[in-house]
Amino acid sequence: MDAGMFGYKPTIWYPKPGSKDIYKRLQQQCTNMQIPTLPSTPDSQSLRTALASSDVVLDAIFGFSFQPPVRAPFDAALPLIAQSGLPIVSVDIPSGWNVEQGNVDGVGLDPDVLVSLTAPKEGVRKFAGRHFLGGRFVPKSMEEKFQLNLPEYPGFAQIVELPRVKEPSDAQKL
Ligand SMILES: NC(=O)C1=CN([C@@H]2O[C@H](COP(=O)(O)OP(=O)(O)OC[C@H]3O[C@@H](n4cnc5c(N)ncnc54)[C@H](O)[C@@H]3O)[C@@H](O)[C@H]2O)[C@@H](O)CC1
Repeated sequence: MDAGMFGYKPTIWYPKPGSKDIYKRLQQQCTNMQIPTLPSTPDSQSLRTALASSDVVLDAIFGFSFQPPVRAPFDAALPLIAQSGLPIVSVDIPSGWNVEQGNVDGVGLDPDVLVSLTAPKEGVRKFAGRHFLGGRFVPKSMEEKFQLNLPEYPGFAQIVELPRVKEPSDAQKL
């Protein structure tokens, strides 16, 4: 939704609409902001067509509860997105990655940019792309309790870029 407000022209691929009220309300907000949702087609054709006229993919398909194997329609979608050659920005955890162990199943996307929320997850320690953190809302007490060792946010910023991992052995020390 924010992407639409900041002047981008996002298109949503949302093949399995959630039945909970919150998902319906979020989708209604997108409709109100004239952000189109692609029609759901069995063969992911609408996704294929949209990828051909897009500049970047914002990946928010699977979250930290993802478990393989990848079922339809996402089993076809992940390779389509990967093969599109478009830059990928993943939200919180790249889709298909195990939250603790990373892309151990080999089915995950390989994003250029990751935007972790609250705190980076264990499984992305070796993520070597650009890595941002958005979690300025985390209270100090929680940070200390879980020894999160969070970075400082500059000024009024809601996100901060984390140092890049240069070598596989140089795992993120957060
Ligand atoms: N759930 C949450 O509290 C949060 C989710 N966030 C992000 O929001 C996005 C969606 O997260 P969710 O937690 O809703 O994601 P889930 O992984 O729970 O589910 C997303 C969709 O994928 C389907 N799905 C799950 N596992 C599948 C499998 N193995 N094969 C095929 N389909 C499968 C589900 O039925 C659902 O339609 C992710 O980018 C995630 O990182 C973050 O913004 C942080 C908070």
